[in-house]
Amino acid sequence: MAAKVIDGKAFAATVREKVAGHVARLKEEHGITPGLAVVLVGEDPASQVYVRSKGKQTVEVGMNSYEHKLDAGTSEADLLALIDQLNTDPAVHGILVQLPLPKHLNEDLVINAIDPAKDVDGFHISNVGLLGTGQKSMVPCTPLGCLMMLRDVHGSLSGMDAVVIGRSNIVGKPMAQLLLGDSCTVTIAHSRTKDLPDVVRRADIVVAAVGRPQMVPGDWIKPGATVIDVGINRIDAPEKGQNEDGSVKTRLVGDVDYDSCAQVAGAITPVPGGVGPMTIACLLANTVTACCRANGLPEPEGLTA
Ligand SMILES: Nc1nc(=O)c2c([nH]1)NC[C@@H]1CN(c3ccc(C(=O)N[C@@H](CCC(=O)O)C(=O)O)cc3)C=[N+]21
Repeated sequence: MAAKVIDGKAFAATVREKVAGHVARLKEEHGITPGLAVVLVGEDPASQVYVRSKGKQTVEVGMNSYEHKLDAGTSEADLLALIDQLNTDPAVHGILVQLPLPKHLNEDLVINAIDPAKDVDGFHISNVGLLGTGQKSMVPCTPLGCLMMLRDVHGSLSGMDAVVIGRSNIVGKPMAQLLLGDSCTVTIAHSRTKDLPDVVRRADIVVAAVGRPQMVPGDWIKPGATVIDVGINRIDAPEKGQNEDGSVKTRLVGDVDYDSCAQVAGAITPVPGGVGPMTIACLLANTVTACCRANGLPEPEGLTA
């Protein structure tokens, strides 16, 4: 039996439609336009692509987008001054500082300088603590998108065995918190986990977020399990031939070996077109949520954890 393919691209479009509806209502009924500020330090090409796509989608759902591009040598003091300015700007409801930052900048320090109420990435220590204690917080976009897809596939996740592969602050740890919040039995596995294949074989839900291309083969997957692939890895694809400059063509793959996993899983997210588009949609959702909270309005339904 081939797995059901979870169409993250289509799902993200429905999330954006909901966001657009909330934005329209905020404008009409309250005269408020949600605003998202994105700060990019340096010229990393992949980051530039991501920031551009995000800015475009922000405007498409009717929100204001403020892009701040700083050069790679920007001092910590200058970056902190910009964050301060965005923190106090009433037109800005969400702030995202694109990661990774250049090495001379302290990421923890910079992230924790963001007003937690505007921290649409959910990376501020106070949001991490709120999530960990089951209190209302800003939830990291990628795990939130994964949770939305899992709830869509299963309805209730209560009692399911979930294995998260990867322990990053950005995906693995908050994903585990969200699954726990939905009453899964959660295991966080990582590079030092003993008998990783056997651990993964127990899972009804597998979330792969390790950043290693095609690491999870189909024979680690329990038949019928749901596989969420967070990985976005660019690998050489000599079968596609060469670029005009003679370099080898590449393609995107996830952290799971899609072809073998899709033969065993009950449902699976593809790469591209799975988790990635949901991440950006959830960033927009978080911005609307932040805007509603800032104005003492009810939470937008269906867009929060
Ligand atoms: N503060 C911060 N927050 C982030 O959320 C953040 C970040 N920094 N730094 C970089 C990563 C990366 N990231 C992606 C989001 C969507 C796609 C996405 O939509 N990918 C498409 C494919 C894109 C392609 O074709 O290259 C897909 O999976 O279908 C990819 C990558 C967010 N990040």
